[in-house]
Amino acid sequence: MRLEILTPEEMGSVDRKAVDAGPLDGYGLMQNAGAVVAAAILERFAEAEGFLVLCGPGNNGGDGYVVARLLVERGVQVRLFAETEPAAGSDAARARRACPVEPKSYSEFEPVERWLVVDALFGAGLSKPVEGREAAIIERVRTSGLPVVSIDLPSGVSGLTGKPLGAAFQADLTVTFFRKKPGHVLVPGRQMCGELLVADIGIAETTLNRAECKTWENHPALWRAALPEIGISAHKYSRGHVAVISGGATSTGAARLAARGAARAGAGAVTVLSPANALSVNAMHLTSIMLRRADTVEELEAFLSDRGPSGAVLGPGAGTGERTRSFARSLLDRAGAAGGLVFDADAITAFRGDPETLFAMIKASAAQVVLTPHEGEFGRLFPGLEDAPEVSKVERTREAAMRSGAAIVLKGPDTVVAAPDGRAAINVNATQHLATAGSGDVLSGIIAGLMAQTMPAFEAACAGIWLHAEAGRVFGRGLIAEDLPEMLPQVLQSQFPEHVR
Ligand SMILES: NC(=O)C1=CN([C@@H]2O[C@H](COP(=O)(O)OP(=O)(O)OC[C@H]3O[C@@H](n4cnc5c(N)ncnc54)[C@H](O)[C@@H]3O)[C@@H](O)[C@H]2O)[C@@H](O)CC1
Ligand SMILES: [K+]
Repeated sequence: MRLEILTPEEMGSVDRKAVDAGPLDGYGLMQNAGAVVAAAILERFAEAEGFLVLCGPGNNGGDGYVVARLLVERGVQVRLFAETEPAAGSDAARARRACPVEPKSYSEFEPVERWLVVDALFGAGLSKPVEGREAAIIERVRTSGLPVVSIDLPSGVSGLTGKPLGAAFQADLTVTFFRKKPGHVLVPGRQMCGELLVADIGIAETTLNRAECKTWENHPALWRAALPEIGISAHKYSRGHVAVISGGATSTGAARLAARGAARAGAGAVTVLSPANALSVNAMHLTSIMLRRADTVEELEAFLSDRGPSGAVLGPGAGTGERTRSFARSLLDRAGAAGGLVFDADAITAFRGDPETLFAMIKASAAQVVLTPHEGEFGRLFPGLEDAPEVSKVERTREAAMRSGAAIVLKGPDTVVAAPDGRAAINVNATQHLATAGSGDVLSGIIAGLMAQTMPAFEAACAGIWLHAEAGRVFGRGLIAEDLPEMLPQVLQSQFPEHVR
């Protein structure tokens, strides 16, 4: 599977390498790009009665001239609109000369019913906000309701961030080349692409140095090999033991959701560590999951020494006070080399005043740590990395992972996972039904459950996000957090048929 995601800059260097290696030059690649776009248009929009092609000044416009020529050669009606001539000597200028349709100016653009708009204004070279005459034409297309096919990216959408830079097209189909760019998978860019087609234009696979790729679309192919397998001689503790720290009597549900997530993700044993005042509440709701009292660090450490869990979840419903901070210190200090820790929710907020202390402890710890913030929690822990119009969620998450020493799961419709070594994955199978109370608690349990079975942090986080989203997607409407762990067996069994060693 082609899961690598390339920034526009990385794609530019692949293009250059492809041209250097031959046999195709830039103009040859442009011919192929135009050809795959024209073919996709004719296949999907066979009923369109004509085509309005909008060409910008760069190579994206060049692709547009090729498409216009190929459509004319098919005998269909084409009108072409361009404002600026491509730079002399460029591939786009050559494509413009070869195109038999004389361009009209943008001001002459008129929507025509049952026609289709081909958007070749800007692609990878978008460098400033789309304003003025280009913004006006985008607005005219929007109000016309005509279908739009965008070449490479919907013009106005940043290929790097997925955010609109000024006005931007909402496409019905986007055809990009060789690999996806972050702007195709991060929101809102993902939705603005409509259907996305990644087309081959004759760039050899060897042009891409796979070892240098650090960003992927999150998919089982990325981590399937690291998924825990259950040996025939397995016993419950050899399958991993996860400890989940519960909050007080009125906030115990979150820990139980995490515990259930860990158990369904395959941990052989799960123990909820509960304050004394919440023991009876927890006891009433737990069956296969064990329960033990832990009000103090001493009680936690006694448990860690006695039972040596291989994973732990701290945060859901835990409170943001000293108990949570001291438990975090203790877990980081005492977890064995194979230990996997997930700090979520309150365990993140508890360190808002002093994130550097947390990061220093994480870096000094033998444990593998995953932090699972949503945007609000992320902002508390990583000042200066908050969301901003020009920055990419991938780069923010990557920077946070390097700063903290933990794998970071920055949650949202386009959850990004990043590791301190720079690897990052963007998740794309989430559903809106996951936006429900307790959903994040289950996620932290799933990730801890996988880590407790010795799955490495980055892979466990990627797998956890994907499985959690898939469970939500398969369940669909009406989902509540309790349903997520119960959907995992179906997702695991259908996606990963069991193989027993
Ligand atoms: N060999 C290659 O590099 C290939 C490139 N291809 C196409 O080339 C595109 C990239 O071409 P370019 O690098 O020329 O970039 P673009 O054509 O995307 O845009 C660059 C041009 O637009 C102008 N511009 C940028 N933002 C603007 C704004 N907001 N308002 C007004 N003008 C703006 C720039 O000054 C420049 O003239 C890709 O998206 C793809 O469609 C394909 O033909 C395949 C091969
Ligand atoms: K475009």
